[in-house]
Amino acid sequence: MEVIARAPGKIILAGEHAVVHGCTAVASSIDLYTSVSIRLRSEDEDTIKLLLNDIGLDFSWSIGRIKEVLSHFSSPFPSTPTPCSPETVTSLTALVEEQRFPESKIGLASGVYAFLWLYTSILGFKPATVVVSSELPLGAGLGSSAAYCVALSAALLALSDSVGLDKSQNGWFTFKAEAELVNKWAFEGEKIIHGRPSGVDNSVSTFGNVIKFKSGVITRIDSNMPLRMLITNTKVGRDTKALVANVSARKSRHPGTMCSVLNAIEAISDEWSTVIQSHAVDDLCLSAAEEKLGEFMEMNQGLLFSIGVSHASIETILQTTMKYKLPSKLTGAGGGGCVLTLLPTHVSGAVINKLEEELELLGFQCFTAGIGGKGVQISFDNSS
Ligand SMILES: Nc1ncnc2c1ncn2[C@@H]1O[C@H](COP(=O)(O)OP(=O)(O)O)[C@@H](O)[C@H]1O
Ligand SMILES: C[C@@](O)(CCOP(=O)(O)O)CC(=O)O
Ligand SMILES: [Mg+2]
Repeated sequence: MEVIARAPGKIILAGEHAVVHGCTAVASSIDLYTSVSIRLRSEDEDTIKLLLNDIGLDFSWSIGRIKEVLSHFSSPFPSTPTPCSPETVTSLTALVEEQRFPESKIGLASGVYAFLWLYTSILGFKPATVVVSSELPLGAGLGSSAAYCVALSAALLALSDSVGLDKSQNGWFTFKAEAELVNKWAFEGEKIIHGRPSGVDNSVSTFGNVIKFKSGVITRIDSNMPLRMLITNTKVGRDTKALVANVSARKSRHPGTMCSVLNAIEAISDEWSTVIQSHAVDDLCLSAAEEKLGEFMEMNQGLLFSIGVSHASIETILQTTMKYKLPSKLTGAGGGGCVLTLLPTHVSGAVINKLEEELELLGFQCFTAGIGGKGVQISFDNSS
């Protein structure tokens, strides 16, 4: 039997970085998914295989070798999400290095450590083949790391027999109360990849919808406001862990100033959630609400610039969308990655096409995505 989990990526509408320091963020799931399939193998096959399709890397560890390295593990502990200690990360580094991890892809190694930690903690040493593939660009601010950890945790927990699943829709099941368990394990994985995650990305990937998030508290935002965003990928690679660490370093150097900026970002997140919740469906009201959101995006972007997470490529996109009077902000950690542009309902398809064409001529990649769908889901393939 094969278990497949799919978890959505996300956009942060307001509050990235500030959320790491205890301020509010508003985020939404998007309908681009990371999928993890796990097929258990017979005990005599004696290996755990990991196929990372998006980065073209395959790994195969003998169970004996994993047991040797993680010798302190006696049995899995699926119902107790536990952090991976720095000593264990060091042991996991050895397991990855001996598979000749290419130097050019070394920045991706933390995802493999997260895999090994989640797998052995939740399932123990059962032989299996695990395949990961994603519709999300990796390392671009759309939460690929969280979707990866959520899908992995969900598939592993579904196999660990410690969860209940709710009825299926088109063959997909959702978690019952154990969605919280999936979320907590995914957070432990995110810690290995991000260093100091806020938890917003794994929460929105687990639970879906539009959420407000502050210090681990998740509030679902029910909104009937139609939200359209153009997502433009700068294609400039960056690493969330390094950007988050840079912001913390700036905060240590200038605590007073940085606290003021982070509080200003929080005020924007709070206003965002008020506007999208209180919106009533008549046209005048909708364009007034869209105008407010546009201004919040411009202010949020200015503040993100001031904490050092913009990038020349992001600024080029902002200048281009400004010519069309369309407000934009970076989303996720910044430093490259993706930019959101609000597409108010009155803007015509012809204008959007022209903007996309201009951005693509500059070498960027534009796309749209459905906003606010379901969180993580599970399906089963009994064909083999
Ligand atoms: N599909 C995937 N396959 C392998 N590793 C992945 C995948 N998705 C995410 N990762 C891991 O997450 C890291 C990117 O996370 P991050 O820098 O937080 O960017 P983002 O979450 O915005 O995409 C990658 O370097 C890799 O370690
Ligand atoms: C910068 C931050 O707020 C969001 C990071 O998102 P992403 O990994 O760039 O998709 C960090 C966090 O909330 O953990
Ligand atoms: Mg991430």
